[in-house]
Amino acid sequence: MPIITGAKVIVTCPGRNFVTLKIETDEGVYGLGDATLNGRELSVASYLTDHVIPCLIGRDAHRIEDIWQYLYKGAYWRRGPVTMTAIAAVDMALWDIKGKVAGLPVYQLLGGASREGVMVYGHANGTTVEDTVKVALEYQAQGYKAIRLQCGVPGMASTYGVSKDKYFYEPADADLPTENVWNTSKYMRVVPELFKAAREALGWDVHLLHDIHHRLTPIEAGRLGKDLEPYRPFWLEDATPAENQEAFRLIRQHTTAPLAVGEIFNSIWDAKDLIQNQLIDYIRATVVHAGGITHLRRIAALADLYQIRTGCHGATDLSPVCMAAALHFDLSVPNFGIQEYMRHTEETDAVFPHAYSFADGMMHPGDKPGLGVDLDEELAAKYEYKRAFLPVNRLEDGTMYNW
Ligand SMILES: O=C(O)[C@@H](O)[C@@H](O)[C@H](O)[C@H](O)CO
Ligand SMILES: [Mg+2]
Repeated sequence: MPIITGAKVIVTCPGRNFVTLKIETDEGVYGLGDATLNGRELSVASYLTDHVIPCLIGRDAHRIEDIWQYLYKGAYWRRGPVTMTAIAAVDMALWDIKGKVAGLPVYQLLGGASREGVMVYGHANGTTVEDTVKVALEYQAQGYKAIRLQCGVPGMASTYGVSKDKYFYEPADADLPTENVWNTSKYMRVVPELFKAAREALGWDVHLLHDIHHRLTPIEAGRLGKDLEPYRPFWLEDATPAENQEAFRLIRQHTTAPLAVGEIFNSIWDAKDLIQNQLIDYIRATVVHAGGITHLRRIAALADLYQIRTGCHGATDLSPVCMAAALHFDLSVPNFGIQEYMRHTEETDAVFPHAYSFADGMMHPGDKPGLGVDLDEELAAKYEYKRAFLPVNRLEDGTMYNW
C-alpha cells in the first residue's frame, strides 16, 4: 500500500491564480488535487499547508474514505468553502494515486463508463443581443450541443458573464473588487429578447442555458422563467440565492423552466432540501468545492432518487485538475446532465498538461491511469501569485446586492 511521505501546495498564476495540492508516496507515485477558491486562494493554501498536510504524513493513501472522514469530522468546524475545498484537493489527489497504482483511469474505479462521452456547454456572451447570438452561432459551428447565453443589459455599464474578449471570461479581474451596478427590471426585459433571437438564429436542436447569478428574488425568477418558457431554456442557473432552499418553491409555483443551482455549495447539506423537495432539476456542485469525488458521488446519489441530474460547474477558475476529475465523475455517474466547459488559456494548459479532450460538443477524460493530468512545476514557478478579487454588485442607489 502506498504510504503518504509528503505533500505540498503549489500556487501558480498563468493568467489567473490556481492552487494545487501534490501528495507524494513511498512508491514514487504522486497525486494532484485542485484547491482553487477564486478570490480566496491563499486561505485554502494555508488550510492545507498548516492544518491538513501534517496530518496526512504516514497514512495509507488508499484509505480515501477514512482520510475524508478524518478531515471532515476531525476539523470540528465542519463544512464551508475553505474546508471543503481543502478536503476536495486531498480527495482528488488520493483518487489520482489509486488510479495510477491500479493502472486504471479513475472513471473505471467509479464503476466504469455509463456513456460514450460527456456533453458540455460553452459560454456565448456579448454586449448586445446581436453580438451574443453571433458568438453562439460560432459555438454551434464548433459542434457544441449546448450553449450558455449572457448578454449586456442596455443602459448598464457592465453585467455578469459579459467579458471584453468574448471567449475567456475571467471574473476575478482586479487587485481589489471591481464595483458592478445592477438593475433588475432592465435585465428582465433583455433576456427574453436574447432567447427569442437565439432560437430564431440557432433553431431548436441546441440547448440554450442562462445564468441569473443570484440576482433575482424568487418571484422575479418565477416571472423570468415564465417569460422564457416559449424558448425552452435548458436551465436557469442560480435564479436566487439558495441559503433559503425553501425559496425555490415559490419559483416552482410559477414556472416549469428547469432550475440549476449549486456551484457555490460545498456539501450535501446545502442541497438536501432542494433535492428532497424536487425544487431543482440540476445540481451544480463541483468536485473542487464540494469535498471532492467522494462527496460529490453522495450528492449525485441523493439527487438520483429524485430524477435530478448533475450539471457541474466548470469555469476557468476551476483548474484543469478539477476539469479532469469532473470528467471522470461525469463519465460514470448514472444521473449525468451536462458539464460546463470554459476553455482554459494555452498558458494554463501548458502548466497542466492533460489527457482530456473535446470533440463535437462532447468531452472525454482519456484513459491514462489516474486523473490523466499533470503539473509542470518548473513552468508553474514562473507565474507568481497575483492577488485578484471577484467583483461586488450594487443597485443604482448604491445598495449592496448579490453578484
Ligand atoms: O456559472 C458560471 O460559470 C459562473 O457562475 C462562474 O463564472 C462564476 O462566476 C465563477 O466561477 C466565480 O469564480
Ligand atoms: Mg454560475
